[in-house]
Amino acid sequence: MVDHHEPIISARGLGVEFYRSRRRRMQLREMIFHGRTGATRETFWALRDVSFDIRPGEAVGLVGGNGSGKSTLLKMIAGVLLPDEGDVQVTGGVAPLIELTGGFLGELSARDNIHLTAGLHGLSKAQIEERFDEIVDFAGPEVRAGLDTPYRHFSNGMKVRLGFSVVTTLDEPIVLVDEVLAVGDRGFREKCYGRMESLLEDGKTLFLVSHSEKDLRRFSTRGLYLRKGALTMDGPMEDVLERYNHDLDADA
Ligand SMILES: Nc1ncnc2c1ncn2[C@@H]1O[C@H](COP(=O)(O)OP(=O)(O)OP(=O)(O)O)[C@@H](O)[C@H]1O
Repeated sequence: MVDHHEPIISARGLGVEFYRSRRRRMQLREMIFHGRTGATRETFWALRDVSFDIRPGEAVGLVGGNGSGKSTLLKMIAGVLLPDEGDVQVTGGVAPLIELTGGFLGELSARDNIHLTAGLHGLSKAQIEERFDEIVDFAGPEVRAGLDTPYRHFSNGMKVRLGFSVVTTLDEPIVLVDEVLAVGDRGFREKCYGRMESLLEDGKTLFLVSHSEKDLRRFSTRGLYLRKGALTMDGPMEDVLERYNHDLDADA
């Protein structure tokens, strides 16, 4: 039984620090006395001091300019990146579509990738067999025709079709979708919208990263606004978009 009062995702003081390599001109003295290579490494915080609680069934949209830390935050929720500061507790399985590749392996065929991913997310062989055709049907005829080709030969659109289809067929309670809807063609996008609506009806927790206000309004009631790695606002989607647009106009 899902407890709707306890958070399913809880982030406290999250911080991620990355290296930014910067080449600079070497001083002759450094070359002679220190043998340096000329590359210095400085760090920056891609996210800092980010705290929030998400309850089961919430539909959250992540808003923010390029490089503001949205994908980094999703990677921490998915558990593929560890924070350097703070802590994130996730009390439920996560189905992430956070990179074009969807975590699929390029050398394996699409067919093997479906089996592998579904198996890693806890579906039994029988369940995978049962859902296989539905997954491929949803992904479309181009994907069906390429089922036995290595995944790396897929076009970006085909990768997203397959990734979205697999990820939304898993039984995980949390679904992360990072800016992938923009890659599919219009026909596929419409199908994705329908699928996302049924995920929400099923009570799943949805995190959506998008630069499309229309998509954010349609699929999220709550907005988190990241600005240069800081959580600047957490509130109703409509208010968050208003603030984000206000800041964009002010920065222009
Ligand atoms: N592995 C990494 N090493 C170094 N820097 C990184 C790494 N991953 C991300 N970054 C940097 O961290 C910052 C935040 O990146 P992130 O991808 O989270 O932004 P975003 O908000 O998703 O942006 P966009 O809207 O452009 O997709 C950027 O400056 C990015 O260059």
